[in-house]
Amino acid sequence: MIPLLHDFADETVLVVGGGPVGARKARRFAREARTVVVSPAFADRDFGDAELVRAAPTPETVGDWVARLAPALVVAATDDAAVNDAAETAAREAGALVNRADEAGGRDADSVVVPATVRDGSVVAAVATGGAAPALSKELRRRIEREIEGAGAMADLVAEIRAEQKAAGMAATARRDRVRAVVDAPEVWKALQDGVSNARQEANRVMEAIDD
Ligand SMILES: C[C@@]1(CC(=O)O)C2=NC(=C\c3[nH]c(c(CCC(=O)O)c3CC(=O)O)Cc3[nH]c(c(CC(=O)O)c3CCC(=O)O)/C=C3\N/C(=C\2)[C@@H](CCC(=O)O)[C@]3(C)CC(=O)O)/[C@H]1CCC(=O)O
Ligand SMILES: NC(=O)c1ccc[n+]([C@@H]2O[C@H](COP(=O)([O-])OP(=O)(O)OC[C@H]3O[C@@H](n4cnc5c(N)ncnc54)[C@H](O)[C@@H]3O)[C@@H](O)[C@H]2O)c1
Repeated sequence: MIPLLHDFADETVLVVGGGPVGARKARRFAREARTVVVSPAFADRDFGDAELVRAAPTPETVGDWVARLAPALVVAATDDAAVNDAAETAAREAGALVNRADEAGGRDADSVVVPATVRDGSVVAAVATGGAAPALSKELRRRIEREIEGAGAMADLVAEIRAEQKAAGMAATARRDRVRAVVDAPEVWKALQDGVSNARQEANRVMEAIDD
């Protein structure tokens, strides 16, 4: 499987099943998409900004929810394999993506796996194990969380530098050398992590050193 990034803004995600797994996926997708969770029970779990609809679709009726909501993605997260099967089939027929919480990774076209994800600003890192060991994905995500601190601020800084250099008409190879030196420089990372406003000055020093 090859990881890709998918923009769910202005899309709908349908989560069928409101247990701990449905809640986790709903919280995740509701940050970006209109997310609807259909389930007979929700306990007092946190579903983020998702809309909760109390219903228990059967294998015969789950397709009606897919038709009504026209989701870009259907998450099958009930503990009833027949309902999950029917949700998967309906999603496929409607041309939507499908995520099965009860299978060790999708093999069919349109199947997607939800990786463990770390974010810092516009930077995102995702870990998956081909469905082999989700607990390992979680552990590695925790380790990467510590590594990635400050990466969002670094991305913002580099974006600013790239825009200026492009506007100034600097050649692509010269821009590449400067940007690589900046992201590699411990003093720039340190300035960003300390929240000090002189990160740009540190970056300028690093870039000037290339010309020497
Ligand atoms: C990464 C993460 C994202 C998320 O879900 O948000 C995620 N699972 C997480 C945690 C986790 N899941 C499970 C445990 C208990 C330990 C264990 O069983 O290993 C733990 C750990 C815990 O809970 O501590 C059990 C489990 N998971 C799946 C099955 C079914 C099966 O294997 O057949 C079963 C057995 C159910 C049973 O036996 O009844 C299936 C999938 N789980 C996936 C993703 C996809 C593959 C990702 C990959 O390739 O690694 C995939 C294929 C489908 C999908 O869900 O997309 C999230 C960590 C979030 C984070 O904290 O960062
Ligand atoms: N992907 C993962 O990380 C992961 C982790 C643990 C378990 N699982 C698998 O995912 C499934 C869901 O996990 P869980 O821990 O949330 O299970 P759970 O049994 O706690 O929750 C299932 C939810 O589905 C709802 N439900 C039952 N019938 C329904 C129907 N007809 N329509 C809509 N909702 C219905 C229930 O009310 C409940 O809220 C499990 O069957 C398990 O195989 C996946």
